[in-house]
Amino acid sequence: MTDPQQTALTPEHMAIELASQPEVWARAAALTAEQSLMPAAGQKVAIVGCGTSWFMGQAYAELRERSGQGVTDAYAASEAFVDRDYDAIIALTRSGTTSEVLELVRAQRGSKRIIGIVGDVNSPFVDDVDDLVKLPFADEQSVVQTRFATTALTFLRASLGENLDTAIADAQAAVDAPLDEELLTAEQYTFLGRGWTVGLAHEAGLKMREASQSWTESYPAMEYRHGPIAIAAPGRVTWMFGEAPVGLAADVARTGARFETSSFDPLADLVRAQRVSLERARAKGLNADAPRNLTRSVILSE
Ligand SMILES: O=P(O)(O)OC[C@H]1O[C@](O)(CO)[C@@H](O)[C@@H]1O
Repeated sequence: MTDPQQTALTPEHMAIELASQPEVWARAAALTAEQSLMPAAGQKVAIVGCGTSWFMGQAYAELRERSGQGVTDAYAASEAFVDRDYDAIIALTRSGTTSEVLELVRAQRGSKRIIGIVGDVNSPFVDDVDDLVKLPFADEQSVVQTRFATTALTFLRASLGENLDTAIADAQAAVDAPLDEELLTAEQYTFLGRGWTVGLAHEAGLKMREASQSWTESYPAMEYRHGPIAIAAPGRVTWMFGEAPVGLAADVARTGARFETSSFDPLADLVRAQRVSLERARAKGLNADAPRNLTRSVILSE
């Protein structure tokens, strides 16, 4: 029987939003006035969000701290130690209605500078922050986030002084690249990252679960051989975002699993994982825009 939740939305917003990423990233990378709202170098920063937004925060935290701009910690909004001596909190939310994010910013307002990054500029969140970066051109109709998350991270990378031209060109190549049958039909996927790409690995795993109900796992790459490699087997995929640690590809090959990686900017490689999620949803007859048990914004009551 067809699940009404799975057929409620047409057309396929995820497909359209996913394919628009190169163009939308370019817009975000050009927001120089908004970049100046971000915390100054040397400031101690916490970035918070839920689900996808938390994982983008993890990527940013690593990039900012590693670039020498100051201590930067990423937290799930529900588990955030923001009472520490942070100079600023960055709250990342597409909807601006996610309950844990709203609770956190309302509790912290007045004690620390709060910078919001939001997709829905009509949400209540916009009045709860001190400074606001608006990304309405990246907002989405699909419940499953693709371009808002990656566009926010593109904006954050640009704010750290990164040139995103290669990432944007790679994203277009990732949108256009053929995906082979073996990659689309694997039994299981483990996503790995190092440094800032650990957040991308967690996001790829979440995307695949949300959109296509697939079995996925995700880890920092150096943790993988401390147990999780036991899952690797023929017909399964181990997917590394960015440069792999020495010996990892050979260790995975010995298990019979496919070792997947690319020379694309890792954020562009995430676009390929989004496409695999979409194709697997299609193959299972699922509407990727409307995942089982998930809403566009998760609003929890006490
Ligand atoms: O960015 P927002 O709107 O706070 O929402 C985050 C939510 O988005 C999702 O990607 C889809 O609902 C979930 O990961 C998460 O609960």
